[in-house]
Amino acid sequence: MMDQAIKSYIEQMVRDALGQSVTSPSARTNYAIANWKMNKTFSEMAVYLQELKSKEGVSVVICPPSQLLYPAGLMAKQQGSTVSIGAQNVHEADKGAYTGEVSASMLKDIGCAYVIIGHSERRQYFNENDQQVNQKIKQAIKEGLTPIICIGETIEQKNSGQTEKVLTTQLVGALQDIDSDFILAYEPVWAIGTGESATAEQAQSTHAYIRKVLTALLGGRAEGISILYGGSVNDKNAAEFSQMPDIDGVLVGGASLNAESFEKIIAVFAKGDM
Ligand SMILES: O=C(CO)COP(=O)(O)O
Repeated sequence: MMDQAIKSYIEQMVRDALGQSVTSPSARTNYAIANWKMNKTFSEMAVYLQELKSKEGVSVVICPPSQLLYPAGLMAKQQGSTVSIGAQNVHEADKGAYTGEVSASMLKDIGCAYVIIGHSERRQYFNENDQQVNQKIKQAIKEGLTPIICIGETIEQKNSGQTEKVLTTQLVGALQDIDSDFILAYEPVWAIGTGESATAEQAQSTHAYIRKVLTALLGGRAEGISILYGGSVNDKNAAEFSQMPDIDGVLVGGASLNAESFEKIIAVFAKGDM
């Protein structure tokens, strides 16, 4: 538990930061990240990677299930693709007796560059808490992986006006003693897999709030952090999100499983193509 005095101090910093305008979208990297979750076989992955064309001006990351991490990386390399590979989870320990788990150094060893940490499905089904998320981020950074840190509120939290409080708590918990770069993904739990995405305006206003919290926590470094939106993004609504100054890309579940759909989403976030 966070000390109450520290919490009040941070809350004051957030309030102070709310007065500042801090956005500078052109300086940040745009990302289109595919979270395949527990989907796709080896042959499905091979067909997909053959079909998928990446674009200049946007960093594309595919996060397949763990058995496909190595072959997907190999295949992308053989094809001369600029697509990077990311894992969907990592364990917080260096190594040891943790049956079924994978460490950050193992992910690095097989060519992963990114790792999703703190996805709401991990928090919900595997009881991951902010402290574990923080430890996983530290492990990832130690091994040179870029963490894709997920935060988001549930429908109950949203309806009871808790969104900002929940996001602030998740950010403060996740970012304790983190001084390396990361990617942040705002994924409202109520929008994941429901077909009901946040509107682009809703997402923009939450992203602007998140950036102000990041500014309070990290100072000017917050300017360079890419904040992605996730939750029922598809090839129809992606363009609206891309117009928003604080939305620097998307983390896509369902619509990323089809190479053609994901390619359309990638194109939307390619800087210079908009
Ligand atoms: O959880 C998500 C990405 O991490 C979003 O999933 P959907 O795009 O299927 O809503």
